[in-house]
Amino acid sequence: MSFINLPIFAAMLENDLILRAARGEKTERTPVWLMRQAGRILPEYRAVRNSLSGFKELVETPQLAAEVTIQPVDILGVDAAIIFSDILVIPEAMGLTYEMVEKKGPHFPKTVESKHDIERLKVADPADLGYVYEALRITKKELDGRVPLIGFAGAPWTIFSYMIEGGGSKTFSKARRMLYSDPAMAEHLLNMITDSTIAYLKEQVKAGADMLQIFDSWAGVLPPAHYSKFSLKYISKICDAITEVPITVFAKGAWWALPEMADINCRTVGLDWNMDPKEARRVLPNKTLQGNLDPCALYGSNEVIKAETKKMLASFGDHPHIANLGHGVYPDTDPNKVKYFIEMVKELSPGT
Ligand SMILES: Cc1c2[nH]c(c1CCC(=O)O)Cc1[nH]c(c(CCC(=O)O)c1C)Cc1[nH]c(c(CCC(=O)O)c1C)Cc1[nH]c(c(C)c1CCC(=O)O)C2
Repeated sequence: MSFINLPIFAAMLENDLILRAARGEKTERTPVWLMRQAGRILPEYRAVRNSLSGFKELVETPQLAAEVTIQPVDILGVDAAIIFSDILVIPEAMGLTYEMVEKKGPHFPKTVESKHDIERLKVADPADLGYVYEALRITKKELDGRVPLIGFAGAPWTIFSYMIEGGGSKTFSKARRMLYSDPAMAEHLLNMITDSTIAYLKEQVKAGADMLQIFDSWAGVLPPAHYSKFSLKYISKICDAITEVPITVFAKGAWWALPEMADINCRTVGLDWNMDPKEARRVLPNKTLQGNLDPCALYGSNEVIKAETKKMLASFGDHPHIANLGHGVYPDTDPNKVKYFIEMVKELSPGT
């Protein structure tokens, strides 16, 4: 037997900067990746995507999902890969099928309006999401230890919002209304999503995810008290259940919740560009921070990108930091600007 097959060697990574930063350890430079780096901006992604019937076919074809997961590592030089999938595979595995409408986004033909609708749903059987684990296994093998692999899921509140609204919304008033009109029903559904997500994330870790991120994209629509009660509580349950790998919690728009995040069992807290890194460092002394360049900075010239990246890095000081944008990279961003941002983080970060 060759020694290379021993698990300890298989687990070794050439570049583990992001994992060390997530653990709060000192790193020789700040690691960098971008939310939504897989898909969205690369012509190489469009080429794979256009050879198929649509987005869902790509998500459900592990070999191709692995290919587009690795593209940003090869092309952009990021310090981590994030598995190509979507947060909406969880509602689908619970019984609500989604469609991805070209240029419009996700649409659920059936939504949750009543107790009766919830009774027809189930806690997702992790076995129904085998295509995601297969994509993780292939990616892990093909990455061959170059960089860590990030798994992910939506936060229960964000998934709940899609299941009630049936798609994106300006106000999320249907989802928010249920928190007042039938909080017990809302809690029941949030618990089902939470249980589904815990089992799903545990399987992602078994399949090779080195770290996990929870995306609470619609955190910012809730009043603070509701955010604690109907979102953070469930995120906290997920973080308590998963002890195997470091977790990042990204709650877009919920700046008021940063102090409360100190008590959650996650290692890293993601900041959007409205959040002040100095304030976050003060209230979260024991967490690694991720973020938070305004994605629009990448529409600027290289000089602007360099100056903004420098300012952003300085605002995190010597606090453990994973550089990123404050939300996903916008679809019409020039990949060369993304590359330049990544180069600038590598060049300018002093290390912590
Ligand atoms: C809210 C949300 C969704 N999906 C996701 C979130 C949370 C992150 C965030 O707030 O941006 C998460 C997500 N979606 C996708 C990934 C892959 C990995 C990555 O690159 O980060 C991740 C991590 C692929 C995708 N998911 C989607 C695409 C584009 C679809 C296509 O190629 O046709 C990709 C690459 C589609 C999608 N999926 C969703 C929407 C609103 C859309 C429409 C348009 C868009 O946001 O790009 C739901």
